[in-house]
Amino acid sequence: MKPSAGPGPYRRGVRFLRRRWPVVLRLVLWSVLETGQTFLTGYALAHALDDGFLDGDEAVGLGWLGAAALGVLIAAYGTGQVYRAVADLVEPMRDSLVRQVVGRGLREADGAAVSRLTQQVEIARDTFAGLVMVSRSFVFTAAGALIGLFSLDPLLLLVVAPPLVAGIVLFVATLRPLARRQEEFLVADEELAGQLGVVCPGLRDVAAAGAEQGVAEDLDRGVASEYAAAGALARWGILRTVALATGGQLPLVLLLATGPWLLDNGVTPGALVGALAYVTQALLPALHNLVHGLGTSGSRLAIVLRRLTWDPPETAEGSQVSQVSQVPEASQGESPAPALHLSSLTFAYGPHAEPVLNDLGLTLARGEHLAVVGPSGIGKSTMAGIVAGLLEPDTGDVRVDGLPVRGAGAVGRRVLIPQEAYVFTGTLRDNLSYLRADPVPEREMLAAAEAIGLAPLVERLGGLDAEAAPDELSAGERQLIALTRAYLSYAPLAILDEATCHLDPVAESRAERAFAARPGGTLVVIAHRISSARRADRVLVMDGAHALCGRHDELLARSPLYRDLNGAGEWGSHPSLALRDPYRVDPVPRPGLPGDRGHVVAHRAVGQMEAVRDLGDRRAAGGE
Ligand SMILES: Nc1ncnc2c1ncn2[C@@H]1O[C@H](COP(=O)(O)OP(=O)(O)OP(=O)(O)O)[C@@H](O)[C@H]1O
Repeated sequence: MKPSAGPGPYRRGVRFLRRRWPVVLRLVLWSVLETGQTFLTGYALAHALDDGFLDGDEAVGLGWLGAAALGVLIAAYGTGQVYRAVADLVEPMRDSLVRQVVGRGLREADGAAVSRLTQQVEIARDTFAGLVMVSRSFVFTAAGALIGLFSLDPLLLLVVAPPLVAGIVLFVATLRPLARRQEEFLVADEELAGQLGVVCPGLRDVAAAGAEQGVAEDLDRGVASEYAAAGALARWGILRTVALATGGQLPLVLLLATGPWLLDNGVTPGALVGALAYVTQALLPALHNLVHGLGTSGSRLAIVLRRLTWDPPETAEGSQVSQVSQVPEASQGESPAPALHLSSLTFAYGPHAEPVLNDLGLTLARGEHLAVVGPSGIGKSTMAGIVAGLLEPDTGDVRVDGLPVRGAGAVGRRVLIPQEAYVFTGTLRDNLSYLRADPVPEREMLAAAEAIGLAPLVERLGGLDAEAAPDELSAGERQLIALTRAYLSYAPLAILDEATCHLDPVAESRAERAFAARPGGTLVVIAHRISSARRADRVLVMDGAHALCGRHDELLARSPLYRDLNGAGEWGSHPSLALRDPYRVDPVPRPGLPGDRGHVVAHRAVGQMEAVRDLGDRRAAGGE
């Protein structure tokens, strides 16, 4: 987010106050009463003692105390007027901020942003009012106390003023660095809250996709940076406590320590008690309020004002003021960015591990259908995890609709359906609408079920409001539910990571074709059967030494592995091989790896066993 070219909040604030000088003057005049009351706090007490109680004249003593009490009453009236003046100062500021915010919201047609920003305006208004009260109170209280000390005896001022000034100087010196630390802390806090806002509602999916570790690592990073920011803030906060102790408590200690010397030098006992009253009743609380009020609220106000008065970012990416819309824009209209762009992706499962992906580049247009094929263990699921943003590549970039896949902008733009379909105990309706924040019309749900091939199960269970008990469903039925749920989501990019492996070839074909036909929908299928590849617009053949991307017939001509796989019908296990840019055919020498043909043959056996097991599953469930 970039600031607009206008002046910063401090300069705007000064300009704002200058334009409202009559109100400021009224505020000052009413605040003078506060000075008078503070002055009387010590002065009346000193004279009540010296001229009254210590002199044996209780009436005079009580008279001075009465004068002090009267001062309190008058000051209370003044405080009431001060609040009015503060309101006259603060409300125009609020109105002006609301005008800006609503104007911006109307320009961007973002109602949510208006609501959020007007809440921030309220925070700004309250904080500003608090700041005016606290700083004004400190100035007039300190003036009253210092004048009072001087009137009682200049020696008292000599003891109190130096530590007070030192404390104020130290406090002022901490203002800027502390404001910076506070802003860093707030940013870290917001980033963590943003991460949690994305992760928490999606916990079921995180568990379903087995992405707990990656998500936890991400959150750990967010927690660590907030922890570091909080530590830095706390360290600077110590200086603030030192400032308070120097300016507020040290004068008290000095008054007590120098008490005998002061009395020997002509300070009366009443004046000493009056000075103690000034320090404990006036200066210390006023300084305390200033340090805590101006210190914390001042930085908060500066941050809120900066945000409120900044112009919104030019691009959708990284926007802090507008939330990601529920229906990603890309699904609603044309965007020049490709649906998926991978550039120079490299990924290894550890610093010393062989890379699973190596310099992979690929671009998918909107609506394109890609099948990813290759032997087991070659990195297909790893690639799916990276494309879905669950894994972070060591180098390279993944963009969905032109947005970084792990950024907030890409949330809701892709959906990953893993092999282990996740179905939770609840109604079918709950399960199917899980990825939609808006209510899904029944007709749409039934149409999706029909398209994917879930309709017979819906019927058998007794409709959308029937309970889906995960352990009473076959693996294939669970996959159909997960597929229909993803189909109903607004995500334009669907990634099927062997998500149809428990379906028979006909059911698999139906589900894949339904996804491929979604308007504006882009499909990446980690293929379980070669028939998936035949249906795709393009096929990425991952085999480490020769990774190729092309149309089915092109690959048949160019890739021996692809020809073998076409003969096999199922995949099997394969040693880990590096993946290269699919548009280049650069061999990556890997000593000691078995030849491609050997393991492809081994795969056929494993694949056949899996097919038999699937059939058993379906028969047991009575599905076929
Ligand atoms: N969490 C992990 N930690 C370490 N290594 C991993 C991890 N997950 C996968 N691997 C390794 O990375 C390589 C690629 O695994 P991946 O699951 O991406 O392959 P695949 O092509 O999808 O295999 P399959 O077809 O059997 O699902 C394999 O060698 C695997 O052992």
